Amino acid sequence: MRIAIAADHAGFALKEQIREFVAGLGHYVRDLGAHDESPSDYSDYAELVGAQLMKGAVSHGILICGSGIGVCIAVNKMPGIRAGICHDTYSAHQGVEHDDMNVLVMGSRIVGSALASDIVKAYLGATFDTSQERFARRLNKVRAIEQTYMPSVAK
Ligand SMILES: O=C(CO)[C@H](O)[C@H](O)[C@H](O)COP(=O)(O)O
Repeated sequence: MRIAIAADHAGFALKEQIREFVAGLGHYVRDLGAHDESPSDYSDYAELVGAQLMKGAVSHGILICGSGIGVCIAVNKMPGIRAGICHDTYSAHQGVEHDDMNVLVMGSRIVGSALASDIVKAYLGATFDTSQERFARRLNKVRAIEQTYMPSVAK
């Protein structure tokens, strides 16, 4: 799979570790920064990952900041992005299976590195469950909200 990953300064160290973990699973990983721990703004990195998804360059995104909240808020402003903060493995796979989550968000100040790797593995191993009509129906309603409130940009 093709995966974009990014973090602000607070998430930098965990991002480095997760990038290596994901590459070790055999995936292509596009690292969009940050490249060190100098202070930066989470919104810049959220936008970079969202843009990669929007243009179809990657199928999955991973974003990390201190709590996960900043990057999650920012990237969910972009059309077609469905990001969720996951600090447990159940949310990581269920968010894909039920909600077609396409960006996994974690807070480096919340999860340790071993749990973060397990969360990423659960996320990447999950697929949207197309056999359940209710999941498609709900996703279509989410898309309709986007069309209503972001009509000029939503696909
Ligand atoms: O965690 C966050 C908000 O929920 C942010 O995205 C940042 O990572 C955090 O605010 C950084 O904090 P700092 O005090 O500037 O290091």
